[in-house]
Amino acid sequence: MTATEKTGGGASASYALELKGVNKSFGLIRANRNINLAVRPGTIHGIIGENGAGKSTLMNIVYGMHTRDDGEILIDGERVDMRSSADAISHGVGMVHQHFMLVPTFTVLENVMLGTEGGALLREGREAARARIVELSERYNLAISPDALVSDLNVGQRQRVEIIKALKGGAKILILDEPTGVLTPQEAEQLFEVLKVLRDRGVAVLLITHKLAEIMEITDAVDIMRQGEIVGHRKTAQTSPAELAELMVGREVLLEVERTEVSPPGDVRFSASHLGYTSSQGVVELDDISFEVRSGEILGVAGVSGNGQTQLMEVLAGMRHLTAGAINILGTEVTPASETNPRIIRDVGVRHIPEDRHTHGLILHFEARENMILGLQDSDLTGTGLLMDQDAIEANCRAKMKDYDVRPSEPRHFAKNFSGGNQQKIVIAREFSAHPVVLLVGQPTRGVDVGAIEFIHKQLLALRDAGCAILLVSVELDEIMSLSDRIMVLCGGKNVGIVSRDEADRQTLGLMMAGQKRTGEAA
Ligand SMILES: Nc1ncnc2c1ncn2[C@@H]1O[C@H](COP(=O)(O)OP(=O)(O)OP(=O)(O)O)[C@@H](O)[C@H]1O
Repeated sequence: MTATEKTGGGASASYALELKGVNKSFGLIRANRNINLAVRPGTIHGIIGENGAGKSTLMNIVYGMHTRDDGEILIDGERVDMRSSADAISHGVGMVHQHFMLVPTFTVLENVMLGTEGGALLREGREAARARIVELSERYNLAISPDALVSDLNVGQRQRVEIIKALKGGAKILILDEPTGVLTPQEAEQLFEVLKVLRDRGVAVLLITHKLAEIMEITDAVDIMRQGEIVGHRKTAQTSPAELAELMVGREVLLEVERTEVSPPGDVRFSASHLGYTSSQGVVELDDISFEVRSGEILGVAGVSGNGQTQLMEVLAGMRHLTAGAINILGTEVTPASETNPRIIRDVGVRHIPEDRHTHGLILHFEARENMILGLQDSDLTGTGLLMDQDAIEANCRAKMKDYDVRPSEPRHFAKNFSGGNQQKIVIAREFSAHPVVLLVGQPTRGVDVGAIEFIHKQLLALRDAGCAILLVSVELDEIMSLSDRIMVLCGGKNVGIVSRDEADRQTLGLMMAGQKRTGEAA
């Protein structure tokens, strides 16, 4: 294959990036197999695939963070050898990772200069670096000031600082790994506007995402990965979400699960009455929140992220102490005077899928089988003798990995070495199968592929049908709307109102998320 080919209009168009026969294994796991990929300049190119398909590994190879076992990488038709991210940057490749790498107490300028000690930016001095930031910000409509303190920026703005960092060396290829997972829908739209400007200025943008709607909205072409291989390539205009989902997972996928109407929900399993939480810095983060959740119902919590959802989940889970009002969980009353902790809350039958799986859901340097019993060490999962039964712990993990399709099915693999979606499946498997009476669920499908989303949604509805009382926090409005029986909207730490499933449409919820109360609403 030549690096240059004729376009339909007769003009010559080379590929910004080509991969030929790239392979990568981690021990026995073949993460990338014989990958051939070609990306044109001035296009947005999607990479999709089920969890563990090898997307991040492949992009990390292009960015020099992993070394390929064999195969070729060509940039603008030239063979290059990527041995480090410094190599990649020097060849015009930039990458924005899922987890930002910014120092919050530094300004944008200081963050952008960080890591270039001894490099061109420092020699040019602060003023040259400042001018570069202003130039990039203007050229790509990033609207970022070099003197802003990073801690004052919202998540979308912080991501744009990462984009500036990636572009500062003159990147012609920009890789973004699940960039919208942490963004609000509004911030995601702003990011897409930036990506379109980058495309129009000739940058080749590679976008890893699980959200098929994003692929349809923003990309020009898409490659589909499954089990380490590229199993399809499509021009976006010539495909559909259903076809992409099927190519990814190898079977037809229900993009919205069917939900049965259950008889009226049962007894109240947990409730909050005038609940308030003020942080140690004196910031009121939850204010006068009242609601109840019954057996057999899902109460969805909608809101632009950062409006108290995290604090609410953590107060209910016993991770933070409420400072006003009361909670009643399965008859256990929690007030500001109570000595609560997560152990007490778990012991009454509450299970919790935390929003941040890395910080609160897993111990990354523990093995999968150890993570699969976290919080359940005293249960019969660890055997009945005086000492923990290692065979029982391994068998428990193996069984849950099978039920929840965790890949690879290796109980002794460290949690940190699973792909993001498979890490999430470990947390879900542990908590869902621990017979929850009450379930607190935060962002259950963040970073999870469409097949697994279908599975998780079905499981959530099955638990609800079996009588579990579920509180579901998600930034995905579609997820909230398709699963919840009632929806509570939070804005500025306040309960703006609770609407039934039938009353909930995007417009009503959108207005409520902006703080508009519904008339005559009794929360
Ligand atoms: N450092 C590592 N050591 C061992 N195995 C690894 C390592 N990094 C990735 N893997 C394995 O390689 C495979 C591909 O992982 P990768 O993170 O590339 O998948 P992905 O497609 O990005 O998944 P997700 O959508 O869940 O993020 C997985 O089986 C994963 O467990």
